[in-house]
Amino acid sequence: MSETADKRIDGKAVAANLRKEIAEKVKQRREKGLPAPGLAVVLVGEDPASQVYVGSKVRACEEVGFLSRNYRLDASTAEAELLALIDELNADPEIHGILVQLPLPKQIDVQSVIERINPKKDVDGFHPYNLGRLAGKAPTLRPCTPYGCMRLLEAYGIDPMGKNAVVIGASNIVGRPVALELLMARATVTVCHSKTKDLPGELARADIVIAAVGIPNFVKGEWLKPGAVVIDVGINRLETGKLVGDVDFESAYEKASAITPVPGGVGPMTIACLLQNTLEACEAIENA
Ligand SMILES: Nc1nc2c(c(=O)[nH]1)N[C@@H](CN(C=O)c1ccc(C(=O)N[C@@H](CCC(=O)O)C(=O)O)cc1)CN2
Repeated sequence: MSETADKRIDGKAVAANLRKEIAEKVKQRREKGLPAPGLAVVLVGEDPASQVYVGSKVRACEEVGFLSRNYRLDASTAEAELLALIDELNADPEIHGILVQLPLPKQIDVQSVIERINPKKDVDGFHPYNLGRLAGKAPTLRPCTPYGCMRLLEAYGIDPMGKNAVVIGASNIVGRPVALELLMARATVTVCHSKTKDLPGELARADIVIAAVGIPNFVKGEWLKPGAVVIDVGINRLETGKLVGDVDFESAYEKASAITPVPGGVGPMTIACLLQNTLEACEAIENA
């Protein structure tokens, strides 16, 4: 690995700054007698990774002074029961944001759940209303991981305008919305997926690469254009317990001008952007 300047994009530090700003805004709200923003965190089942993420979200809420309410439902919960809880939370004036941790057990239709959340409280930004606003260049609540990627680029002075950006992965949570974000920032965007014929050929022209494919160490340094900016959204736990991204970090580090590590890259930004969305949802509901 090169011994010159560190090319790592420090998501932990950028997220900590954002959380600090949010905590300050919450303090100012409290001084004015305004209520704390409230987030409901719903976990269905016992998926170990989801338990970790939900725990981090609840701790982050406490740290910035939000109200957080946790709902842990059994893995066998029927869809109707979850929808009834969402109806209750939609009507609850103390709750400004509703987060249902994904993935959900098989008996529950994810889209029905997402669409049941009041779009004004959809702090994950997954509701068709919020995705439509993003597609129309007038974003309201923005999906947290894509928003986190954009804030990382901004924090490091990387402007996507006029750049070739290649997104690997076309999921609803990351690939598609991050492509919309990059397009809004006026990049030329290519979305690659499992049927893409020549991924190395696409990457050879990419100034910015967003990897969200869910395969450990999938993207090799030799595929990258020299000087590319690499944002690794993947979080894969190997059998050894080691956490790695979708990018082979060692080889990519040599080629890239800037790269996010895993852990400590995009992950902490996902949580910080969730807090940002909850604060924005709270303010929008108050001002409606
Ligand atoms: N309702 C949602 N479900 C899921 C989302 C989401 O945005 N909304 N995204 C992912 C998981 N996720 C958030 O929920 C998430 C993943 C990873 C991290 C994170 O901070 N990772 C750390 C490492 C943590 C570890 O040790 O395991 C890092 O990268 O440094 C935060 C949030 C799927 N579900």
